[in-house]
Amino acid sequence: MSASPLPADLANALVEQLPIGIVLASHSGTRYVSQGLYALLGYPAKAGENALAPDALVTTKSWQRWHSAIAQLLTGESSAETLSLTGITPCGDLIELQAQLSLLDSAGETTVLSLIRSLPESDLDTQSLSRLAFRDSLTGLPNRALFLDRLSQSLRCNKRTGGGFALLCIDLDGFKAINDTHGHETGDEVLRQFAAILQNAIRESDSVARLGGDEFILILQDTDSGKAALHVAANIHLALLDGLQIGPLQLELGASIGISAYPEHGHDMHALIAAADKAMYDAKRQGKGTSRYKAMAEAELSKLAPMNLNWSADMELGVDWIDRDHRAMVKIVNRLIQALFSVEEFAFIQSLMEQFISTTAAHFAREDRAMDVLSEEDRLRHQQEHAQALAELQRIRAKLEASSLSQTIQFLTNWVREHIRHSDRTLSEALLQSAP
Ligand SMILES: Nc1nc2c(ncn2[C@@H]2O[C@H](COP(=O)(O)OP(=O)(O)OP(=O)(O)O)[C@@H](O)[C@H]2O)c(=O)[nH]1
Repeated sequence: MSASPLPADLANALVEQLPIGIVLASHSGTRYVSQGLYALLGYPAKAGENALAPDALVTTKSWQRWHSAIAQLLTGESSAETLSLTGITPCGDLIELQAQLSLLDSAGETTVLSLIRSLPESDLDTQSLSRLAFRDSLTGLPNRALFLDRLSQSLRCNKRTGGGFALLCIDLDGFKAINDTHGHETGDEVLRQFAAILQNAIRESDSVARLGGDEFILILQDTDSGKAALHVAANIHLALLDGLQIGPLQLELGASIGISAYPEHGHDMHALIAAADKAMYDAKRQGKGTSRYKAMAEAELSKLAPMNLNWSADMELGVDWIDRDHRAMVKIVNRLIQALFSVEEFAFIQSLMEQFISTTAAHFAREDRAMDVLSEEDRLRHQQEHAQALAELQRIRAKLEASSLSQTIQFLTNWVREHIRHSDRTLSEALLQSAP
C-alpha cells in the first residue's frame, strides 16, 4: 500500500491530542505550542491569544537554556539537542521535563521542533529534590527563589501583553509575642494556618510565597488597578478578624499589607518589591492590621493623627459576657479607624459596619433577656435606647457610601463610650447585686 500524506486537518487534530508537548520556533520567535504541553503541566485547554507563552511555562533558568539551544540550532551551531527543563504547574509545583530539539525545514523556513515529555517515574527523586529547593518546608509554599522566578516571569509576560499585576507584601503583626508566649510550635501552626488563608484568598493563576519568618508575598495577575489587590487584602484582613484556633488556644492575629502594582510603581523586580515593602512598613507604622496601596510620602503620613478607642480599666463593668461583648464592639470600631487611614475598599468598610451592627444587635438581645433585675422605669429606658441605637446604626449603614467615614467613626466611638459608661453600667451593677 502506498502511503499518502495525512490531510492537514487530521494532522492538526492528531498533533493537538498527542500526550507530549510540541513547540515550533523559528527566527521570528515561537510559532506554535501544542495543547499537549499545557496538558502535561495540568493547564486547562489553552485559550487562544490568552494562552501562556513557553517562557511562562518553565522556570527562568530553563527558559534561558531552552532559548539558547533553539538559537544554536537556528544558526547551525548544533543540529539536535536533549535538554532537561523545569516546568511550572498552575499551582506552582515544579515538574521535570525533557525536551528533544531538532531541525525541521517547513515551507522553506528553518524551524526548531521541541518535543517535550515529562520524566519517567524513575527520575522522580530528582523531581522531589528540585521541589525541595523551591519550597518552604514549614508551609509547603513556594520559597523566595521560586517567588523571584515567578516575578521575573510575570514581568516578561506583562511587558509583552501590556497587562498589569500587583504585589502584596504581607508581614504578621506581633508574631514574636505569639512565639514568646505560646512557644515555637504554636508559632509554626500560626504560620501554616496563615499560609492556608493566603492560598484561599487568591486565584489559581496568582502566586503566594513565604519569604521567611512571618513575611509572605503574593503576585496577583491581571490587575488593571489597585482595586483587585485591595479586595484581596481586605479578604485577608476579614479572614483574620475571627482570630485563629490553634488547639485549645484562640489567638488574635493581624497582618500589615503593602501593595505595589506593575507598571504604575516600577518596571523591574527591585522597584516593585521595594514599593510594596515600603508600603507594608508604612501600614505597620500607622497602627498595623491595615493595607496600604504604594508608598505614601513621609509628610503625608505624619499628618495622620494617632486615634483609637482604647480599652481602659473604667470600661470594665465586671460582668464577663457584657465586657466580652463590649470588647468585640471596640475591636470593630478600631478596625474601622484603621480603615480610615489606609486605602481600604468600600466593600470592606461596609462589611465591618455590618459586623458592628450584628455584634451590637446580638449584645442588645442578650441584655434584653437579663433586664429583669432593673426597675420597670430603667428597663423601659434601656430598651428604648437599644431601639434608637439600632435605628441610628441602620440609618448610618444605608448612607455609608455618601457620608464622611471620619464622622461616622467619631459617632461610633462616642456612642460606644457612652453606652458602656452609662446605661450598661447601671445594668451591670444591678446584675452584680442580684448575683447569688
Ligand atoms: N515559630 C516560628 N517562628 C519564626 C520562624 N521564622 C522566624 N520566626 C520568628 O518570627 C519572629 C519575627 O519577628 P518580627 O517580625 O520582629 O515579629 P513581630 O512581633 O511580628 O513584629 P512586628 O512585625 O513589628 O509586629 C521572630 O521572633 C522569629 O524568631 C518559624 O519558622 N517559626
